[in-house]
Amino acid sequence: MESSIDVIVIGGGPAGENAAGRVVAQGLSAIVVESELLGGECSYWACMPSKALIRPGTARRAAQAVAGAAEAVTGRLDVGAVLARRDRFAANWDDAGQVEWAEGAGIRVVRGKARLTGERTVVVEDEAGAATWTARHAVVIASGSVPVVPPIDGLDSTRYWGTREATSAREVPARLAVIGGGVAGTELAQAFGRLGSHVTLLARSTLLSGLPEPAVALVAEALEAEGVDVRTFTSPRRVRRGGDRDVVRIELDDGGIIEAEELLVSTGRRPAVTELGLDSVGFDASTGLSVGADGVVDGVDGQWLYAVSDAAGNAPLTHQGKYEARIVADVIVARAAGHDPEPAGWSRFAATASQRAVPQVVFTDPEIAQIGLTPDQAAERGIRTREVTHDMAVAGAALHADRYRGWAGLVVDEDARVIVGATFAGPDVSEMLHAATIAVVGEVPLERLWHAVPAYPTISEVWLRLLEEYGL
Ligand SMILES: Cc1cc2nc3c(=O)[nH]c(=O)nc-3n(C[C@H](O)[C@H](O)[C@H](O)COP(=O)(O)OP(=O)(O)OC[C@H]3O[C@@H](n4cnc5c(N)ncnc54)[C@H](O)[C@@H]3O)c2cc1C
Ligand SMILES: NC(=O)c1ccc[n+]([C@@H]2O[C@H](COP(=O)([O-])OP(=O)(O)OC[C@H]3O[C@@H](n4cnc5c(N)ncnc54)[C@H](O)[C@@H]3O)[C@@H](O)[C@H]2O)c1
Repeated sequence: MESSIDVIVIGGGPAGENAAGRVVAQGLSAIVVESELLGGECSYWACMPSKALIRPGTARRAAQAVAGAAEAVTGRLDVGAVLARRDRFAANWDDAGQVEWAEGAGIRVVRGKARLTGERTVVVEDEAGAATWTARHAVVIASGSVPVVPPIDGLDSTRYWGTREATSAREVPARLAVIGGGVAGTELAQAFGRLGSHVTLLARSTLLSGLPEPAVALVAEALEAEGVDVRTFTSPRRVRRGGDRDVVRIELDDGGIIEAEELLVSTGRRPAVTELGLDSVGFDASTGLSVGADGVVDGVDGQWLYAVSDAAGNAPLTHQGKYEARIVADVIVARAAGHDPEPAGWSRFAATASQRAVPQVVFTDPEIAQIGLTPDQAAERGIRTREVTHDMAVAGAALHADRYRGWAGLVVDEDARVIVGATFAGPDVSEMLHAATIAVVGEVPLERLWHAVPAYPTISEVWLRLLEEYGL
């Protein structure tokens, strides 16, 4: 069977769905090819179920941090109820609702595994056979990412959890060992600890490396205070599972040994591009893709091949992938109408924010919310910065939770006198992030920011303290 369509989107995760939805809303036709569940990793095995596992523990702690409310919240988490709520947020791993949305939006959903076989040509294979599709205007790669498995002796012959198994777990193991102190490992270590596991978290360097040290320290202290055994600068040397109790035994490079009923390996992800037939269009997929600001894959003539989100090697975050998808969709629609839009910075045809204004929340408790450049990243780009920091010692924080502990930092471009980065750490700071995102994206001059008055008494009053600290 052979068919043609305006746009072929490979991968029906959040990025692929958004790319297809936006080109269709502007009059083009599109298929989304999905080999597993429409909605992608985020909906069923990543963002949604992981946050659903975390949230009950955070809500309980929030109540326990306020005298008067604390007395009313004395029990443990109800594991069955937490897992049942998680199941609902993962739509019980059934994508019927997503398919209904897509079809209602005019997107055609094609089940199967997609592979490029030449310019604008994609073959989709499923159990029933193969179909060839030709794209009149564009092919968008939105195939997401896959876990990186570290070369640890014995791991390949050991049964273990990846983030998929952890986020869809049906039981809480008595002991859980976690390899990888990145965002996924740290969030899930705390979630399972609060659900009752005795957790050991192994990080080969610091926890949450790349984020400001005072912010990370607050998270590490909280984990340790609630019983998570955090071991930084520690790597596993050998892993074995066995014995009567089917226990995992992890030998560490410092000579230590850890035993656990379950092992979670969360050591990063890489773009899922090696099985896309990229060689058919002259690409060596092993080196990964790079894209321009308009999402066009570098090195491909004719502006027909685009890539977004995790697959493009950009910041592996759902909101950023969806943003890139919106940009790419508008570029495709403009080109289909015969225009050649200039991907000028901050225009609707350039994913400028992906280069310098990526917001991210680490949903531990306390949370870390970060946007934009760190001082080191700014220095690499030749930006002269000054960092101002402040503890979250404001009335709003003290009212929010007894003994509230938090930290905030701004990275100021000294020449432009605008904020290029910001970090907030503390309980419930994630909702403070968008104010900083607007300040960074809007390049709001400090002198104008001085007039953005934070309401009293909110945690946002730390903005005022930071600007005073800067000298305003
Ligand atoms: C544990 C965990 C928690 C996370 N939490 C957050 C969070 O809180 N917030 C956040 O912003 N990000 C989070 N992320 C990251 C987020 O999940 C990804 O950035 C996001 O899913 C990327 O979306 P995507 O559409 O690019 O890819 P995906 O969601 O991976 O979707 C890609 C889809 O493409 C399909 N596909 C791949 N190849 C083919 C092919 N050849 N043919 C057909 N279909 C194909 C796959 O089956 C998949 O459905 C988390 C990640 C993990 C692992
Ligand atoms: N809240 C969120 O937005 C959220 C939550 C989870 C995941 N994510 C995204 O998903 C992606 C994947 O998450 P992740 O935590 O797996 O990746 P990550 O890149 O954040 O962390 C991976 C960690 O594993 C460590 N590691 C790598 N190889 C190792 C080895 N051989 N031995 C020991 N440690 C090793 C790294 O040093 C790093 O600390 C992230 O990039 C993140 O952007 C986002």
